[in-house]
Amino acid sequence: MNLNFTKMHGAGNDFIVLNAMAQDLSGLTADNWRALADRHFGIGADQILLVERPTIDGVDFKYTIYNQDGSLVENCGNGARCFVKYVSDKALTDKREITVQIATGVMVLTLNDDDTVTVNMGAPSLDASTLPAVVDGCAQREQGSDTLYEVKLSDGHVRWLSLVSMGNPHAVQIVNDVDAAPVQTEGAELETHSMFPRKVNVGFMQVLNQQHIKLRVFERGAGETLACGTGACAAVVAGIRRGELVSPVRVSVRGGELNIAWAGAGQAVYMTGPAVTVFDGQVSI
Ligand SMILES: N[C@@H](CCC[C@H](N)C(=O)O)C(=O)O
Repeated sequence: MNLNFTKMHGAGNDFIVLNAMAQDLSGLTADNWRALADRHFGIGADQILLVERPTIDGVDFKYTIYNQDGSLVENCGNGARCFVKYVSDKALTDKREITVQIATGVMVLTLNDDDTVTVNMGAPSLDASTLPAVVDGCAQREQGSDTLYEVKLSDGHVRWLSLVSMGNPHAVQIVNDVDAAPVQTEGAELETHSMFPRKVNVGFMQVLNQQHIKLRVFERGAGETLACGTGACAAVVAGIRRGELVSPVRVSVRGGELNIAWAGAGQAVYMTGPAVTVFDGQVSI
């Protein structure tokens, strides 16, 4: 079977985008997603994005996301920016603002005149149970309006985590020097920690000033990526709640820059950043 695909990236977080409205992808399985995403034997990508017909009236498209390891996920912020560029470039719509059905609701995406994309990511959930996270018996402390949860690592060190759901789960900690942070080892340990029954995306944020952070994220199902859009939103939400940040916040990630704005509890998070097409191709699976 031949598949038409487009390789894209958002600040270095890279994607294989497949139009499921123009080709039949219904028989594909987690093994196929893993094979396509494989960086040695496949096309290579952090996530695979499907452009589908919506099942909700009045919504423009449906967006389904798979991680590199084949797992189905609820949300992907950098992917959302690439999604709107894809449907616009492929003339699947002439709207500059589109609505997209995702696993947790409907997202509004806007293609800006300067070719960046702004995504209304919806309001974060700050209730640990929604991630889900098992926090019974776990030490807690308050910082600003945030609750930090203590987690013990296998080497005996302790970390204090902010827990934020952007539809997908994030555990965020503040570090002094993000370039020196043990993102690979600690990220992998926390991703699969028993506190997180459905695993977690692990963010390491260095506060440069109240409106600028550096961020690295060890993503659930993909390892460390050059950028994580939902991770950037979660980090900024956590930083504002802790009293360390003021909206809007510039987020420097290894693959570029994102801008995140959040007006506080109950409000939607807005993410603005780039979306880039790398090439179109056909692959046989
Ligand atoms: N790269 C993403 C997040 C993709 C999903 C994540 N790995 C998860 O498992 O929740 C982004 O830009 O938000």
